[in-house]
Amino acid sequence: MASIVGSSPFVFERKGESRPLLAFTTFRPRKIQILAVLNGSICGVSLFYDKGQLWRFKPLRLAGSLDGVGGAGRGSGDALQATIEKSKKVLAMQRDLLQQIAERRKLVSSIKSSVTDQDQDEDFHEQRDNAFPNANLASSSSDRMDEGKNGRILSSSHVNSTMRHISEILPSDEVGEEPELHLPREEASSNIGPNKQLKTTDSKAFKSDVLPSYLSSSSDAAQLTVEENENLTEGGLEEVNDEVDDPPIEDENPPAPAGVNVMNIILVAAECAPWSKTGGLGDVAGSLPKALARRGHRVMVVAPRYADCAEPHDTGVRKKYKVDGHDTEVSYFQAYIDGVDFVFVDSPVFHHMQNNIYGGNRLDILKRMVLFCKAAVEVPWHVPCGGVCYGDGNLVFIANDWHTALLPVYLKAYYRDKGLMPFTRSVLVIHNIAHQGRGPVDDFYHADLPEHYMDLFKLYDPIGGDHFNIFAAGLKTADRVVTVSHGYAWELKTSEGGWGLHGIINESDWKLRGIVNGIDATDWNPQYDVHLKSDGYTNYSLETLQTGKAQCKAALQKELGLPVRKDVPVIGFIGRLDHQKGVDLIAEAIPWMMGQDVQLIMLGTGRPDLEQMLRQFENQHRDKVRGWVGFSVKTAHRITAGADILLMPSRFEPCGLNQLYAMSYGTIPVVHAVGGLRDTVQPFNPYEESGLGWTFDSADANKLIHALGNCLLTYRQYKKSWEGLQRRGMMQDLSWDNVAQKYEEVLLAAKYQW
Ligand SMILES: Nc1ncnc2c1ncn2[C@@H]1O[C@H](COP(=O)(O)OP(=O)(O)O[C@H]2O[C@H](CO)[C@@H](O)[C@H](O)[C@H]2O)[C@@H](O)[C@H]1O
Repeated sequence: MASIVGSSPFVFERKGESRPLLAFTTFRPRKIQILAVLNGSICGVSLFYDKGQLWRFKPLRLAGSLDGVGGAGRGSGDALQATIEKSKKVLAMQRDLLQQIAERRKLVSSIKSSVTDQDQDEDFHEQRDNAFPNANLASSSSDRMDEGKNGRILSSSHVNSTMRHISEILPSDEVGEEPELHLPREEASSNIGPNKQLKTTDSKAFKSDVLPSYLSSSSDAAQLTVEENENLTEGGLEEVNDEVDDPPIEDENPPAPAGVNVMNIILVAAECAPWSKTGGLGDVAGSLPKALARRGHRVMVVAPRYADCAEPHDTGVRKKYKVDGHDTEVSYFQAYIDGVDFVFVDSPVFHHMQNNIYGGNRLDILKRMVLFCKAAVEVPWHVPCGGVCYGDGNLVFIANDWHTALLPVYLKAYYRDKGLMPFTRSVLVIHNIAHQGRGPVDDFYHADLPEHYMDLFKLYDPIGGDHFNIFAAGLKTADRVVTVSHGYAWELKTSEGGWGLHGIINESDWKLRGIVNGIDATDWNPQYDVHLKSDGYTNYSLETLQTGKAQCKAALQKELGLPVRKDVPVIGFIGRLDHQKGVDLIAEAIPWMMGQDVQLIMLGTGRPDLEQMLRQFENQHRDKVRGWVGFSVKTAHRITAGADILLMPSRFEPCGLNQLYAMSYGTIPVVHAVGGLRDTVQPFNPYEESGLGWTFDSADANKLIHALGNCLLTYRQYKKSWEGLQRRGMMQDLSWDNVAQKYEEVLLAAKYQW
């Protein structure tokens, strides 16, 4: 008995009955085994399913019983039969329920069709799908499972919700007593994730979150499971899935935890805040995983260890990987923070690179990333977190940008092609397509891959001819691709926005989804911001906006040596100084700006000529301009809080985080309407008092001046409108929690993709 139950992730009891034990022994992508002890004997079923449908049910022959004698006896066979009978009753009731839901669905779709014109952009079909994820309820099963084409998946919250409905309409004697859970602590940590350990104290929450819905919400888990099986050939389960998709109350609730969809997730990135950051990727790698962990997943981040830092400890694990024919040893450091395992790959090649992460020559960085990706893909095998390795089942990697685009390729070439890691998937996130890991074709040999992989990397470029392109190979190999806004997802498919990869992206359209980034609600929150606690700054909220923000503005002016004046609008810019961020457009607009009564504060590093330009602005206009050349997280926070306006004239912007931070601090964005900026900054409409900022529609200094002019006019003359803009910006829910739910949908789609 111990050997049977010992392997099971879930064990629960039913009190006061002659069937004291049910063990959910295996839960694999296509097979579930359930053992029940009925009248002292062990009986069991294997449920086989594919593409979301149960299609075969097989009684298990078992060589054990509670008292250790014989196999599944006659008594248990009878009991199983009785269970099947009972299940049929449940099915009948379930059908009634489905009818009711169908009625509601019609009502909901008619409401939806009347509001669809509120959807921002017809082109961004996925955005619509997010708002009404289950609009196409009548789709066939094959449509439903073809998630790449329509971006839909069956969310656990919907299943759970339906199961709640089912239990509501079941007579109490059918519902029966809720089974109690006994989850072995060790198994919870290895199979479910760190968050779940906490939930074992709350068995109810645990049941609904962790058990498959058909086990968690029904009166008798076995009943419902068997019942589903009975209808496999009739498409019974399919009908259930179709109908449960869209309970109208769902939209009002916060995202439900992942429930049955809990996965092991490993996000791999070249930078991760707060340990390493050159830009937005670091922010995302530091925040998204925490939100995924809050949804119940077991989540790890893998990043290079650039510097010695306090939290991570040496795990003692040492491995060697070949880079350019040489064995290179890495060690792994680990820290568990906010529900996430942060694992750092340590090697001398990463040391002291925190301020120069992408520095060195082309081959230096290529070799660093080869080593990093080779080491990262094996982390789930070698690095125990909380004593237990993640393992490669139920695992999805999230790779980010070209630096880690080799990971999906290694996963395929080294493992999946050889029948290893068969249940591991990879998702590649595009934060910026402009950087691709390009080089001459011969760079391929540094990647250490079989010759036939060459074609994945080889790309023809009208300027450079055939070349080696890491992003191209990653995009082709990853199971799913995400980019960081809907607008950018669209732009990537154009020849202007795809930077030579638009052909591949168009071919991969079925697996591409745009998901707008979130912001870290603790780090970037004026109420808690640690950088606003000294030097005259202050934390503030919606309630204390006017006084708090005014105090931050005065503190910023004072700190930077600008005249401390309440009435002068302070315009901020924060970002990498390069072509993308449109700093040259600001330069063109400077003469006009300096003719206005404004203060301009710019913070950035990057191209030396642009850095020089910043210094020059300051020297020429000392009473109005500060050009801070450098990377200072503290100053970035303080500008965001103290400025009235944030300028983002980016030529292209996949998502952009600074405008999101600005809005949540009551700072009004003036942006070029591209990519994520267009998605997130709805233009101010003075007639309706709606919108969040000002936008201009081409990367042209005159357009910037026009938009900024209107913004300044409103600041000076329409105080109420200004305050309305601030308040609307601050009241948005920009948190990662909503975003994480969308990522989860993509990860799930990858998981069930074969
Ligand atoms: N000199 C400086 N000192 C201190 N902090 C500084 C700084 N310069 C920039 N930062 C910070 O770096 C981050 C930059 O965020 P962006 O979204 O603008 O990033 P970036 O273009 O690097 O990232 C890419 O990835 C992100 C994440 O997906 C996308 O939002 C974006 O569009 C895409 O170009 C912000 O946190 C900002 O405050």
